[in-house]
Amino acid sequence: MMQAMAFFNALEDHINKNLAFVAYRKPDENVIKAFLQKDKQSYTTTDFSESGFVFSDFCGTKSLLIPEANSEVISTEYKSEKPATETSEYIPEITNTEAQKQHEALVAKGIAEIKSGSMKKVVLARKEQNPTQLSVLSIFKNVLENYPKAFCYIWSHPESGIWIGATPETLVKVERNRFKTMALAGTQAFKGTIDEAAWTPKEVEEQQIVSDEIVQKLKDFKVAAGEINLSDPYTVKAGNLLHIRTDISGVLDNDNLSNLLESLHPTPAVCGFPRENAKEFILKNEHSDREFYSGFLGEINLKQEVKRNSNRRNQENQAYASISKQSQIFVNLRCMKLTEGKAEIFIGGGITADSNPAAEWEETVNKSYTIKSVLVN
Ligand SMILES: C=C(O[C@@H]1C=C(C(=O)O)C=C[C@H]1O)C(=O)O
Repeated sequence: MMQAMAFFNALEDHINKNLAFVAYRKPDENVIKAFLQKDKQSYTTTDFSESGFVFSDFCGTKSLLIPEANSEVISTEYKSEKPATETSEYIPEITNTEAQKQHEALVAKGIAEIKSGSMKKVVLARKEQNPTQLSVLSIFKNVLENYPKAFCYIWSHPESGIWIGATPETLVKVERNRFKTMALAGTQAFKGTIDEAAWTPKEVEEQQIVSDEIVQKLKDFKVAAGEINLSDPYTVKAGNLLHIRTDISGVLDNDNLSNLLESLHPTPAVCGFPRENAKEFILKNEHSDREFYSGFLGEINLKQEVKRNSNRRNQENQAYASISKQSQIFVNLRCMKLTEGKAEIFIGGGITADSNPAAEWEETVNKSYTIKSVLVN
């Protein structure tokens, strides 16, 4: 473990040398870890068999990789520098800009397509440009500060540019032969209560589509060996937003990570249902290229020491510690791409037959707040 100052200096040095790196902190953890690539080569993966950190686009055409074997791996303990700034206040921004008209027209087109019967749900996104005076590392520090429960990251690579995000959504976690995933959908602004939050039938249906389809895809691809376990849907908080979540887990039939990712990505939480029709609609009608937004990112095939018993009094149990491979991959949401003085924020929301274009616009505005707050101070 390094001192925080040395850790951030090492990231700065990599930015200046235009060398690829990723730094991240997992949900509810206090260690920030980084893979600093040592050479200028651009690595990609097609079969997800390497060990390292992967960064994949929405389309599934590019999976950049920072291989563990070609990196220096460093970590530091995160210590908060200021009191938590997460606010529960939300002030809706009802404006009538071109962006709003454009997004509402896109949503209306999506609703019409759904009503014509070719799909049940489609997730439609937009991009927003925001100026920022902060350095990328200051923005990353703000993200770490504001989102202790999210997967917070900064990814810098000559082929993708710099991306920063704080995502609430796990695509999949694999440990030995067990996997865990989640169905996350439905959005409302947090107004002080989590447990008593009420959901409309539209939001419940939207999330149910995600949950059903994840289970179906796991079965279609025959990646689950037996029964797939589902929790009851429950409300979770992410920044100033609430979502509905179902936890899904099971045992894998084999250790083919590529197959598992193909079965899951893109889920109807970021694409729609049926997948192919929704994807086609998105690629044809959205006004900007999603690039790596709503793609996925995370550790693949990292060796992990598994302790059978963490009871310190039971020292002899340490002898049973064993090594296993672990992958932990997140959906790239609540993220931005950074270029000189400018942050491009990507935000989307799920559309069903019952959606209302104005309410969908407002939902993207709510989501933009969760990430925009890190661009100042
Ligand atoms: C697409 C996004 O979020 C996804 C869509 C949600 C929704 O439609 O309500 C909720 C959570 C995420 O699964 C985004 O944040 O851009």
